[in-house]
Formats: sequence, C-alpha cells, structure tokens
Amino acid sequence: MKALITGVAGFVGSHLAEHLLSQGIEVTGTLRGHSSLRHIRHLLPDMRLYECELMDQQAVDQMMTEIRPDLIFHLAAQSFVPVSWDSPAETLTNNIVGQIHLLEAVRKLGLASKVLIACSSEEYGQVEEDEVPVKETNPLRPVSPYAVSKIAQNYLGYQYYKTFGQHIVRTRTFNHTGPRRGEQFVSSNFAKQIAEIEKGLKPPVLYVGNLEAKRDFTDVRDVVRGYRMALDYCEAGELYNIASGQCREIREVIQILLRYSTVEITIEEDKTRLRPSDVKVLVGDYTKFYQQTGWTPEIPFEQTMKDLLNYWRNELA
Ligand SMILES: C[C@H]1O[C@H](OP(=O)(O)OP(=O)(O)OC[C@H]2O[C@@H](n3cnc4c(=O)[nH]c(N)nc43)[C@H](O)[C@@H]2O)[C@@H](O)[C@@H](O)C1=O
Repeated sequence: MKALITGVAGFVGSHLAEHLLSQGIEVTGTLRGHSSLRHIRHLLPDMRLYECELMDQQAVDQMMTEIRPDLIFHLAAQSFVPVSWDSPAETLTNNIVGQIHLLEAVRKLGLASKVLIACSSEEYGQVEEDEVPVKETNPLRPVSPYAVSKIAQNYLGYQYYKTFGQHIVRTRTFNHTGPRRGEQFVSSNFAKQIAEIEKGLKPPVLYVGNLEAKRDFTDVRDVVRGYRMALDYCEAGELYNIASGQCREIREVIQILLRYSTVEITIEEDKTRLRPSDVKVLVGDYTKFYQQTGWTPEIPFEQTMKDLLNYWRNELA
C-alpha cells in the first residue's frame, strides 16, 4: 500500500507520516524546496521525500506518474487564518490551485487513488450559539479568506467526485494541536511563551489575543488516526466532521497550561493579535464520522497540553 502526503514537513503531515509508517504503509511526502525537515528528520530512513511545487501542474503530473499512490492525503495549504487577511490572493491561489493540479493528475492518469481533502471547521464561520455542536449540514458563513479557500477545496473535492467518479473523502477538522504545532497557533504560542518564561528567556508576561473565543480541540495524534480510517471506511463524495465535541474558551487553554508550570505570570492583551473578524464559537458534532468509522478521540486535552509544553521545553533546552 502506497500513500502520498502533501505537505509532509508540516505539523499534521509529520504526525500522519509517523502513523502510516507504523502501520507498514509505504509513505512518500511532498514538500517545497525551502521547507524545514525539522519535524520529519527522524522518519527519513523509512520515508521518501519528493520535492514538488503543487502550483506547477507538470511537476505534479511527473510525481504522480512516478508514485501512483493508493492513498493521497492532501494536507498542503496556507493554514494560518490571520495570514489570509494579509495575503488573500496567495492563500486562495495556493490552497485552491494546488488541489486542482493534484486532482487533475489523478484524472489524467486514470488513477484509482483514494483521496482525503483536509477541510476545516473555519468553513462554518459565524455559528450561532443554538447551532452548536454543528453538523455537516450547518450553513456556511465564512469570515476569513482562509475559510473561503477551504470551502472551495471542499466543493472541488465534491465536484471531482461527481464529475469524474474519483474516490474523494472530505474531512472537516476542528482545531487540532499537540507537539510540533507551529508557534503562531494559539495553544502552541502560549506553551512556547510559558516555556520561555520558565527558562528566564523573557519577563513573566504572557501576551494574548481574544480569550473569549470558543474552540473545539482534538489531539493531532487522534486526528491522523482518523484520517487513515476516513480513507478505509468513509464513503466517497461524503463530508465528515472530525472534532472532540467539547467546547473550551481560549482562556481555559492558558489555565490548563499554567497548571503544569510553576511560573507566576501576568496576562497582557497584545492588540496585534486581535483579528478583523474572529469566529466566536466552534464546536463539532462528529456523530457521522463515528458511525462510519468507530473513531472517537482518545487523548485528553490536559495530556495534549502537557505534551505540548514539554515539547517546547525540549526545543528550548
Ligand atoms: C480549524 C482551524 O483551526 C486553526 O484556526 P484558528 O481557530 O484560527 O486557530 P488559532 O490557534 O490561530 O486561534 C484560535 C483562537 O484563539 C484566539 N487567540 C487568542 N489569543 C491568540 C494568540 O495569541 N494567538 C493566536 N493564534 N490565536 C489567539 C484566536 O483569535 C482564535 O479565536 C487552524 O489550524 C486553521 O488552519 C483551521 O483550519
């Protein structure tokens, strides 16, 4: 069984590669020329890396001709919401066109690959309090260019399934975190700041943005287990929420991280961290995915936060 992971050098890609390799699957991962190998170096003897610019159709065609994967996990994307306000055109182009090139290669080569498209809870956007936990059928009210790019990825997946019969499964994943999470994302950013304070690298002030937002966090290791199950058991053309079903205010993320630390800190709002529009609440109903695969999240959020803090302590050691 051969799997292709686009964006393997990223946070989720590195965990997914680890998971698939542990199941005896042959893994090839795509990355861009300038990507850091930091998160995947330990996997290199067992995994093949393929430098491929997804914006280049010829390069994608060539790679797919060579690899002919059974499973494709399309993770590569510009995934940080605030960047999408600064660079909306790049976010939309990168996220949409890269995927078109991939699906076009599958079509032209007549491959029977099963494809997972990593969509996002951001697509739901402005959710009303009485709509949570949201089901896949909830209206979409996107409030960022990133959300719009993911809606496009989602519907392109649907369209290639409908038009060409490709085996495409779309997962709408809610917030996920854990060791190796990029430092710009909220839980990782807070954990890194706390680890820096512990080490005396910065004064005991934790800079934060909007602490009133509510999110649904799942451990990345549970998410990648779900991604494999999605291609094994889910129906082509269908869309599935992957979530924990638990709602947490961002304020609570700090409280939990601080439980595992001995430092006394003060919290200060940093206005540059506030967004032009922020999704107020996102909590997912994953009943459909559970019924299809039997998947449920296993790692408690407290454990995820402990592991994330330890990750940063080791990084700074
Ligand atoms: C599902 C979805 O999940 C992620 O998108 P996100 O929810 O925007 O993630 P985040 O970690 O940047 O923010 C979460 C919340 O936390 C608030 N917040 C407060 N204070 C800070 C702060 O200091 N930094 C950040 N980054 N956020 C802060 C911030 O305003 C927001 O309300 C991506 O993986 C995305 O790719 C994706 O698909």
